[in-house]
Amino acid sequence: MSEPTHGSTVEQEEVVLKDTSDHDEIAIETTGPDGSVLLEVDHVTLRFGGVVALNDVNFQIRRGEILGLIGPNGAGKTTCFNAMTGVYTPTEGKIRFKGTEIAGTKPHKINQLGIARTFQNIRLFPEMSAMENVMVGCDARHKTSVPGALFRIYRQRPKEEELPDNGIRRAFAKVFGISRHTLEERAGRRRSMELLRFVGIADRAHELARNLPYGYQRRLEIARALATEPELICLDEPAAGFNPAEKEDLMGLIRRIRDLGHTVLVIEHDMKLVLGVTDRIVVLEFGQKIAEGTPDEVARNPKVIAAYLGEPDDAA
Ligand SMILES: Nc1ncnc2c1ncn2[C@@H]1O[C@H](COP(=O)(O)OP(=O)(O)OP(=O)(O)O)[C@@H](O)[C@H]1O
Repeated sequence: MSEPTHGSTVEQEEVVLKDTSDHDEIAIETTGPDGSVLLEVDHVTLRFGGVVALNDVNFQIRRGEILGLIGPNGAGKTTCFNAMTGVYTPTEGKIRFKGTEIAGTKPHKINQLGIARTFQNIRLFPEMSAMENVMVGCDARHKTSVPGALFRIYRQRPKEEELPDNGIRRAFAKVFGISRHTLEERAGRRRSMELLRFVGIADRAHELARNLPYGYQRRLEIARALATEPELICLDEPAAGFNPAEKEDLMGLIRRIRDLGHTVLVIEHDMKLVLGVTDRIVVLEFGQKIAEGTPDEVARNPKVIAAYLGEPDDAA
């Protein structure tokens, strides 16, 4: 993809610093009731040559929950994310999303089905503005094909508020309609700004991603993932590099993401954050699930304590 330079494709818009909206425009519709199974990791084993990164792992993600995936370094958390998002195909076992087998499906198809992710190492389009980065996510949802967009093939009757102000263009749009591509692009722009507001970085919407402070870049990655309207969003170490105040803010943001209708899966090393924000936690160690339960249950589980603190030395 060619990377447009700053402000080349996006009109400058009024930036609203204060978040006063109720986010109706970015809430999503879910495909089932809270608590129903959204994703199933069913006896998944994944080997890299001799390394068993995941060993017969089983768990479910339920709609409307914030699920934590934790474990010591090398436990298999990222591999599990990668298997769920199409980067790796499990050696054995199945992964079902909304009841459909997705193991081995290409990442962009999985995204279209409704799973989005952020990365441990931020991956933005550095030469695009924050707004353009989010619009890329919105574009993934558009129905219009490239020829349809080029030749403005599909025209729709616009709503009153979508009509241009200019008299002649307004009259033309009333008679001939407005191309679906134009309407989708405008909606994408509105939605992108709303998402930037939602994650708290609308004040720098038109700055190049590479010039944004680290905390803004992390939030921008989340906004871009949300733009694809995923029913499941997977956050890979979202608090990495954050100070305590930023971590506190992030916990609020994760809860608000869930309140929009998304189900959230989060990998995170910071135990205070994980225990404070999740509804349930799955714990991996050496590629195996060693515990699953509420934050309280997991924090009291002797296997989990041993995994994090090391086994007590019986011989001593
Ligand atoms: N592409 C790969 N090729 C070979 N081995 C790999 C590959 N990816 C991961 N592994 C190995 O699989 C195991 C699990 O790694 P993984 O990155 O999933 O752990 P993790 O729990 O995410 O760790 P961390 O918290 O350090 O990110 C490790 O032993 C790792 O070295």
